[in-house]
Amino acid sequence: MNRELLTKAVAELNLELTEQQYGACELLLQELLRWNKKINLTAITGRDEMTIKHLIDSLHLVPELRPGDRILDVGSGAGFPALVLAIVRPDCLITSIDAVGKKISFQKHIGRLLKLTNLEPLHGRVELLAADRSGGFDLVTSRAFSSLELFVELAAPLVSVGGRLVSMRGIDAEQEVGLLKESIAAAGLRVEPAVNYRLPLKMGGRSLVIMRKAR
Ligand SMILES: C[S@@+](CC[C@H](N)C(=O)[O-])C[C@H]1O[C@@H](n2cnc3c(N)ncnc32)[C@H](O)[C@@H]1O
Repeated sequence: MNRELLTKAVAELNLELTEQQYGACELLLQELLRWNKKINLTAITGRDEMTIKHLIDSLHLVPELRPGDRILDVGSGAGFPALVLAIVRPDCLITSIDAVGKKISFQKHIGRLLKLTNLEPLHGRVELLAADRSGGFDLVTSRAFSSLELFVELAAPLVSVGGRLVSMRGIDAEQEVGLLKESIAAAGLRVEPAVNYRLPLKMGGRSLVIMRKAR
């Protein structure tokens, strides 16, 4: 982990991390690399790139979280953003779901190792959650999961009225949102101003597409 890059990003986001939380982030990346030698979890393995694309990118979601929020990360993969959120926001309950068992095994391993009692990793398809967790989350997020259209379709039933969907996307997301205005409204969602940001070391622009469930 590149501590200097992480510390700078934390300050820019007006966040505060304890030494224990920095240590947990470091251990997370070390374990990801260790597991990655046996099972393919991520294509991103460089020190700076992992720090930026896994940790710093995930941290951009933190300002959107409210105390006590129940969060769902859909298609969480090796645990981004879910694991980072669970480390830095012990006051929130973080559920993550992924269809691939080995990815969830990794998340469970990290949960045990770092004693993340606020983390609930689930193995399965998100479509199955609608039956018993409908309206059960204050914020549903995803990164690199699917088209915005599919995310809206699958995630809207899972968020509570007044809660938000936050899709972590590339910088060109505005166009996608424009094309989907009608389906977004039909799902009972209202689009809120997006949060646009640039990752360090020219690693690209990103956008948080935010939609609030009005009914
Ligand atoms: C490209 S990965 C992104 C992982 C992680 N969010 C990240 O940004 O590093 C997409 C993940 O979505 C999962 N996935 C795809 N369709 C799914 C579904 N219907 N339910 C649950 N997980 C799904 C895949 O198994 C995969 O791990």
